[in-house]
Order: sequence, then structure tokens, then C-alpha cells
Amino acid sequence: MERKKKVAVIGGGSWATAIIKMLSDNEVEKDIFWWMRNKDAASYIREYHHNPNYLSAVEIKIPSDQITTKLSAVIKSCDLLILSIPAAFLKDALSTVSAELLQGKYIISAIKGIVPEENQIIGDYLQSRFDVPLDRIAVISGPCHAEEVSLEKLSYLTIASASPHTASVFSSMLNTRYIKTIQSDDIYGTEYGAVLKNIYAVASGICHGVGYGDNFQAVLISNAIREMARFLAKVHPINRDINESAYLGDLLVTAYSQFSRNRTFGNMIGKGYTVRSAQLEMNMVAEGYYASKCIHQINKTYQVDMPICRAVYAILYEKHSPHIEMRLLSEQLT
Ligand SMILES: NC(=O)C1=CN([C@@H]2O[C@H](COP(=O)(O)OP(=O)(O)OC[C@H]3O[C@@H](n4cnc5c(N)ncnc54)[C@H](O)[C@@H]3O)[C@@H](O)[C@H]2O)C=CC1
Ligand SMILES: O=C(CO)COP(=O)(O)O
Repeated sequence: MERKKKVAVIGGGSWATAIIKMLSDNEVEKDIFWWMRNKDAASYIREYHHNPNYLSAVEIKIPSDQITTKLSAVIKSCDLLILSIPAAFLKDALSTVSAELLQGKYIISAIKGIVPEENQIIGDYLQSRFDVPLDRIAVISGPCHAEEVSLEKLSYLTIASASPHTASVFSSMLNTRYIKTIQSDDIYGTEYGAVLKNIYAVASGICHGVGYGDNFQAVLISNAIREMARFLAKVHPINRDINESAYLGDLLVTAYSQFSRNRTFGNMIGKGYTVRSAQLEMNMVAEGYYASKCIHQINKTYQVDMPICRAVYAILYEKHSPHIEMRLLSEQLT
């Protein structure tokens, strides 16, 4: 008989909380462990079975002694790891973790971002920093906001891995009545697509903030998907359908949803907030801010025509006026 799998969720934010819910509601037998950095939050969850800071209505059904702030111990005891920390903090969070500790583990990244100092997507970072073999890595993507998971609204997740086995192991653990999983072998395209859609959602928020309407936003997003297609075709040229949920679907939900942190952040920038004040206003992290700088640097190698990413970078990092930059961008959209 196969041993019961042990799976650890690494991270204490909204997406980690939603993933704990999906794993708990999924019928495959397993032991679920949860690591978070914040000791007060961990104690609160052990006592009251709710995350005090994120998705606080979700009931946490895992045993209290499986909620921990001890990272190495939890990694050691689990076969499967789900990373759900904003990319900007990943390196710091894993600073005490060795390649040896990760040997033999299956790791899935639920992160939609790039490790800033390395300019690497998470799959590349895990391979280069920890020698994790590509066939043991997967990513979770697709149009899915944690807030809607908490409400059990029907959602679709794409589980991408170079190994169909790895994709199916994670996929079988996340399916529930309200979550459908789709498997993909496009791990690179799925990761880069998720990073880019966050930047486009920031752009969408900026446009709204400076006063453009739905008509203009539709043109912006139509251009954004073509920009994404150009970049993915250059970075990882395989035969992919850019209209699938993991690419176009995720772009749409992030660019339009009231729950999107990237859109909310962009909207504040468009209204005149500084980056710092917009970040302080949110208890959550907009990955698109960090990704904008990383993609700007990565694209120095690839030289893809990316006017939307370029405009967002100019606003966020070169302090260009959102009004002027969006007007200049509008002249390039088709
Ligand atoms: N929230 C969502 O609906 C979805 C999020 N994701 C991705 O999941 C990843 C995690 O995001 P969320 O859970 O949504 O984050 P969040 O925005 O809900 O929460 C922020 C997280 O960052 C941590 N944090 C803040 N400052 C920190 C610091 N200085 N050092 C270490 N950690 C710090 C907090 O403890 C918390 O876990 C991101 O890459 C995001 O793009 C992916 C799909 C859906
Ligand atoms: O990736 C997401 C939805 O699919 C979450 O997007 P935001 O980080 O903008 O909320």
C-alpha cells in the first residue's frame, strides 16, 4: 500500500491560506503541514483555526501541531513542497535551506514572480540554487484569486511541469468540487506568462487611475496578450495556444478583477500615489512592481518589442508621469 503523502505549504499569505483550504477539501489522503514566518499568526491559527491576517473567514482544518515556524524541520518531514511566498522574499525565506535538504522532494511553485537579484523565474532558481531536477518541479497558475477560493467559487488551475507525473501528483491533490485542474508541459511559458500578466494588470490599474475607460482598457489588454505572445515565443519557443486559461485567462482576471492586487496598486499609482505609499496602503504584495524591473533587465538580452512593460517600468522606476507615459503608449497601441 502506498504511504500517505506529506505535503507542506510554505508561506502565510492569502494564496497559501487558499491552498491550505484546497488541500484540506481535496479527497486524496494526505498529511498537510503549514510553515509561516510570522510566529503570532501561527499561534493564532493553532488556537483559533483562522488566519488573522489573510482570508480570515476560512476555517483551517489541519491539526495545530502541523502549523509551524520551523522551516528546516517541516521540509525534512515532507515529500511535497508548495512554495507560496512573494518572489521578492523567497531568497531570504530559503536562506537557511540547503540543496541537500531539498534532495528527493517534489516542489511546486505557486509564486507568480521573479527572484529579484537573480532575475530568475522560480523554476530556474530552484534548479540553479538548489540543484532540484526539472522533472521534480511544477508550477500552479491560471486565473484564480484566493478570495474566490475562500468563497468556493468555481475556478481552474493550470499545473505545469516538464514531467507529466509531477504535474499529476500535484493536480490530484488540488482538485475539489470548486477547483478544476488542467495539466500542461509548458512550465517556462506558464511561469513567464504569469509574471507578465501582473505587469499588464498594473498597467490596467494605472490607466483606470488616470481616467481611461473600459474601451481603452480592452485595447490595452488586446495589445498585452500579443506582447506576452511575442516574449514567450522568443524566450521559450514551443507550440502554445496563448488563448488558454493559463495565459489569456490569467491576464483577463488580473486586469479586470476587483480582487487583483496588481490592478489596485496600479490604480493608486495612476491616481498619484508614490510607489511607497501605494505599497503601505496594501497589506498585500503586488508582484508586478518587482517583475517590471526584472523583465526590463531580462529583455535587454531578448530585445522583444514590449511597449506596455516599457511604459510601466518608466512610471514605476524612472518616475515618469503616468498621464504622459500612458498617452505616449496609446499612440503605439493598435
Ligand atoms: N493572492 C492570490 O490570489 C494569488 C497569489 N498568487 C501568488 O502567490 C504568491 C504569494 O502571494 P500572496 O499569498 O497572495 O501574498 P499576500 O499579498 O496575500 O501576502 C503577503 C505575504 O508576503 C509575506 N511578506 C510580507 N513582507 C514580507 C517580508 N519582508 N519577508 C517575508 N515575507 C513577507 C507576508 O507574510 C505574506 O505571506 C505571489 O507570488 C502571488 O503572485 C498566485 C495566485 C493567486
Ligand atoms: O494571480 C492572480 C490571479 O490569478 C492574483 O493576482 P493579483 O496578485 O493581482 O491579485
